[in-house]
Order: sequence, then structure tokens, then C-alpha cells
Amino acid sequence: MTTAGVPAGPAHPARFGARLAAAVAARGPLCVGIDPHRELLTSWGLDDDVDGLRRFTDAVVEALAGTVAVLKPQSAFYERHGSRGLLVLEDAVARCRDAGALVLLDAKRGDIGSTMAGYADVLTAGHPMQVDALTVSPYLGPDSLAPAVRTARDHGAGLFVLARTSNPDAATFQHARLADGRTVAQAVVDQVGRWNAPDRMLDDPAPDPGADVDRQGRWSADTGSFGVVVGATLAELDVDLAGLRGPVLAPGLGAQGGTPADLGRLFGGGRAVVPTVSRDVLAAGPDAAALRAAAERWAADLAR
Ligand SMILES: O=C(O)c1cc(=O)[nH]c(=O)n1[C@@H]1O[C@H](COP(=O)(O)O)[C@@H](O)[C@H]1O
Repeated sequence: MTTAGVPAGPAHPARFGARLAAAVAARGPLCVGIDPHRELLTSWGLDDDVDGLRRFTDAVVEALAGTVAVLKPQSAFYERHGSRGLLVLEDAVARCRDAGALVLLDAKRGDIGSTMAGYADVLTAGHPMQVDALTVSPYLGPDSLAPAVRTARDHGAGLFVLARTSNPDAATFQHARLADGRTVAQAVVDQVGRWNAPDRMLDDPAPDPGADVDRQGRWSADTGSFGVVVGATLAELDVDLAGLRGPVLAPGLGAQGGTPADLGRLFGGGRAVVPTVSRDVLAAGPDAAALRAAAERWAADLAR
């Protein structure tokens, strides 16, 4: 599928899930978030302006894009600097991908379907800021995300859908129950599992029990391209991930209190989990070696 003004991608782009599994096999599962907070810019001795933003971003990309599997720039911190901030982000995304890192744009998009199609253009080949995956919010309903699912499939990209987020009051909405008794979070996981079931229509009512994928959600060439976000800060895993068939993005480590032990407690050993850390790595900068060392410390702790 093509969208207005955006060139079509290659006929059969490699699936995001397979590319993510390969990146994790080569570099380990750690994702580092690029979150240029005002406080971090200051602690790095930089001004809170576009020049500071560019220096911060360049340092992170230079230090980590060649070694970390996934980099996750937080769009908010670029948007707050206006169009020049977005140019910094656009330039960084291209350099991350050139250096072999997958780029997950953290923008938590979610809108009615026709607008969602516009947001999803960032996943398409030929887009000036083409990224590998995007975080999205399911608040407007599963059908609202369908255009992004189609675009992602057509362009070998992925989505991470907010299911059980890491913030303290997340359960207020995410534990609300549907008429069938499932929590909202569970309904999100189930929906994403259907998107990962091969050769199924988007509106199929139930996951395919015969799907040719690893039911335990381990990394493999069949790992789904559609993942969910489940915080490492949860007291317990209160969603059933058995039918997900895709990766879990686990934020909340370090600055929000989550630890590698929490990941083990919540997800066990084998599941396809992408732990993501922002401030706890970024605080080590601006020195490139110190940034790399902080990421390596997290990678080593996670491996244990
Ligand atoms: O989608 C996310 O990455 C995300 C989901 C979530 O549940 N919690 C969460 O903190 N995040 C993002 O992770 C980043 C915070 O990372 P830390 O600095 O490591 O706490 C921010 O960019 C958040 O928007």
C-alpha cells in the first residue's frame, strides 16, 4: 500500500519482527532511550536550545548506534524545540539506522484511522525520517490502529502498543474491564496477538491456534512485528502474554525503580523482551566511553 506522496517500499521488505530478533541475537536485547530532558542537557553542561539538543543527540548516536540493538528517541524532547528540533531528530534517525541500530520512535501516536494513516507514514520507505517502529496508543479502539498495522506490514516495520505502562496510576484505565470480563490491558495484548497471527484478517475474532510461531514468545525468525509495552515496574504480571507472539517493550528500569531482577520476576528467562533504559544510561554522558560503559553495565546485568 502507498499513502499520498510517499513512495512505495520494496516489494517484500524483511519483517520487523525478524529484523528485531536478528538485532537482538547480534547485539543483545537492550534498547536505550534518547530522552534529551532539560535537566540532562544542563547536567551535560549544554544549553537547553537546539545546539544543546544536537550535541547531546550526536554524542548518544556516536557512542551507542554501533553497538545497541534498538535506540528509542523520545519525540517530545525534539518537538519542544520546534522544526529545528525535528531536523535534529531526522538526522539522528538516519545515522542510527546507517550504524545498524533499529530505531523505535517513541511518539505514542493514536487517533481516528484516517489520521492514524498519516502518523504511520513515518514507517514508510522514502519518508525523510523513516523509522523501524513506532509506539502507539490504543485508546481510540483497535480499528483506529489498523491503518498503522497495514503500513507496518507493507514496509517491514513494527508497532509497540501501550498495554500496561510503567507509570504509577496506569491501572486506573488499564485494569478497567470490558463486558466480557477481560481488562483493557488484556484486550490490547489479545488484539496485538491477532495482528501477529500470520495470514489473518485484521478483524478475525480469535487468534489462530495453529499459527506457525513459537507460542512461548521466544525470540525467533517468526517473532511478530507487533509488540506491547509492559512496564518493568509492575508489582506482578497481570496480563497473559501467551497469545502475543510478539516482543514486549519493558520500560521503567533505573530512574523509575525497575531492576533486571524485576524483568526476571515478571517475564522469566526466555521471552522476547526488549528492556529499555533512558535516564540511567544518559546520565553517564557526555563522555562517549562513559555512555558506552553505562549501556554495557545494563546489558551485562540483564544477561545475568
Ligand atoms: O513507551 C515507552 O517507552 C514508555 C512506556 C511506559 O510505560 N513508560 C515509559 O516511561 N516509557 C518511556 O520511557 C522513557 C523513560 O525512560 P527512563 O528515563 O528510563 O525512565 C520515556 O521516554 C517514556 O515516555
